[in-house]
Amino acid sequence: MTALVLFGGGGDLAMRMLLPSLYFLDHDGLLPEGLKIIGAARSEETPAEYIARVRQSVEAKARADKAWDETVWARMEARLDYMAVDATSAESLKPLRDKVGQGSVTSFLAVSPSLYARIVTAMRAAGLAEPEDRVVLEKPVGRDLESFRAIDDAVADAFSEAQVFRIDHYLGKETVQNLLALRFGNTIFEPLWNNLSIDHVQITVGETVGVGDRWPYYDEYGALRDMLQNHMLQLLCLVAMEPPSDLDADSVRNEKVKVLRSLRPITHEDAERVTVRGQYESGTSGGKPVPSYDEERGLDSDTETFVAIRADIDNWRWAGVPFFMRTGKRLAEKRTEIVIQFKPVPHSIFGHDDRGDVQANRMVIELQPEEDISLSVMNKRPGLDQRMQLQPIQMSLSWGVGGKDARPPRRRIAYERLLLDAMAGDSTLFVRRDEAEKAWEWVDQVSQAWADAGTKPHDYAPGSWGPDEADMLLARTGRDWNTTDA
Ligand SMILES: NC(=O)C1=CN([C@@H]2O[C@H](COP(=O)(O)OP(=O)(O)OC[C@H]3O[C@@H](n4cnc5c(N)ncnc54)[C@H](OP(=O)(O)O)[C@@H]3O)[C@@H](O)[C@H]2O)C=CC1
Ligand SMILES: O=C1O[C@H](COP(=O)(O)O)[C@@H](O)[C@H](O)[C@H]1O
Repeated sequence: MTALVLFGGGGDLAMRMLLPSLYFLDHDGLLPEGLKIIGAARSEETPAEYIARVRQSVEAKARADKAWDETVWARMEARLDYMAVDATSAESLKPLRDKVGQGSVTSFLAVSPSLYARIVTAMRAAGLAEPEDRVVLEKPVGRDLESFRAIDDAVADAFSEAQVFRIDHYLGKETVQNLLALRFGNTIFEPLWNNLSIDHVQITVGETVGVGDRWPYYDEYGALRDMLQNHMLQLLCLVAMEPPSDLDADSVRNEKVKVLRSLRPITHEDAERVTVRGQYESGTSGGKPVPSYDEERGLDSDTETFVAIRADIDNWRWAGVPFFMRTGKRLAEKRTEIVIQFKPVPHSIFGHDDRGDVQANRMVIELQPEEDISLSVMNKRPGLDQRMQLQPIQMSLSWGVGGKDARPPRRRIAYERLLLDAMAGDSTLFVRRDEAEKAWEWVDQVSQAWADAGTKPHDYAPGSWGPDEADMLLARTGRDWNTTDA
């Protein structure tokens, strides 16, 4: 490996996530010896100006994590370079190819997806798509199945599937990978991981931020395409998939595709019953007044900033177990969690009043703000009461525990894992073409049903958990969204 080229190397993603991730990898001695990191964008700036901007961004992040080290920075600075290019032009890319020299190149496209097809075509013509080279694509690739295929066909003309790394940064999160360890590194959970023991599953990705300046992108996509098509369906797949025979990229991805193929299509008739769209109004968030989405956008818009969906997986393991997903901006909390709600005991020997109630077990896999896995189990309340009293206790299965005196490891940026894997050519945590196609196919039915119905999203107040209709989605089935940690 000779070089990592960051197309869009001066943009938000590169400055906030990719370059700090590379610093942390360098800090831990994980970057390949001699690796060059080249920022490439149209802006005419000198390498020195670019490197100064990178330092500013990296230093702030590293200091916040108490990981700033001048020696590490000196090493990283020596790797860094910048070249002004128009990545859509082969002519413009040829000098970049010369700068890189001999050896393989991993190109990260941190630019608008609308440029992907033209960029990979230019890369091929400029000699940046040789058999040993790789390309990393940020999500969202396309806006629907058709546009995904158009972009991906251009990618496939330049690169073989093994050279393509489609990022879903949720797969780089530690707790998401820990889900695999929990499910397939233990014998105690797997026998319960099915419709005999599990009542339903909830996946929530709540954000407190609004769309803000990102509306030009967001207004075209909305919560369904921005979050559900990718991050949330990936989480669903990891919860629902069968055990792969090993951890090879294709073994894992084959199992995920089977889940996506088993998702029950959402028909026009079903859409109103099993989906909810919302859009935030003006109000207050974190004690401050905030504008509505339409005010941020500057025009009335029907784009949803919230979506909740009931998904059903039609296979033996999951028949009858609904998977409820919800995500939105300007919600009550920045919180990402997966809730596995087990069934209640078939008969309670403790009576049915408040004191003897047996609550069904619940596993909460929390990704944000903390990373933790906890399980609620019923326990006898200590004491000499004549009639036994029960209480739920929370058992933490957190990976960070490691003994009471252990210092928790620094929480890594999800891109650290993914950059390392892409440079090493390991695509286990990346999305294969057929996975992305199946996810778009399922999501396209929903967006088509919404478009045909011509309905508008329901309003919701900032700081809430979305429109009331999202609560009704569960209430209709006698369930409710999780409000506790376990
Ligand atoms: N920001 C984020 O948190 C996230 C971003 N993403 C995705 O990452 C990608 C980048 O997003 P983001 O960083 O926010 O976008 P920005 O608009 O901040 O950055 C885009 C970059 O692309 C460069 N660029 C534009 N056109 C060209 C071109 N023809 N040749 C070379 N460089 C070009 C721009 O620089 P210049 O004008 O100098 O050319 C700029 O550096 C998008 O696909 C986005 O969807 C995904 C998840 C989160
Ligand atoms: O991909 C995206 O993810 C972020 C949320 O990521 P998280 O790691 O902070 O949960 C979201 O804000 C953004 O809209 C979306 O494009």
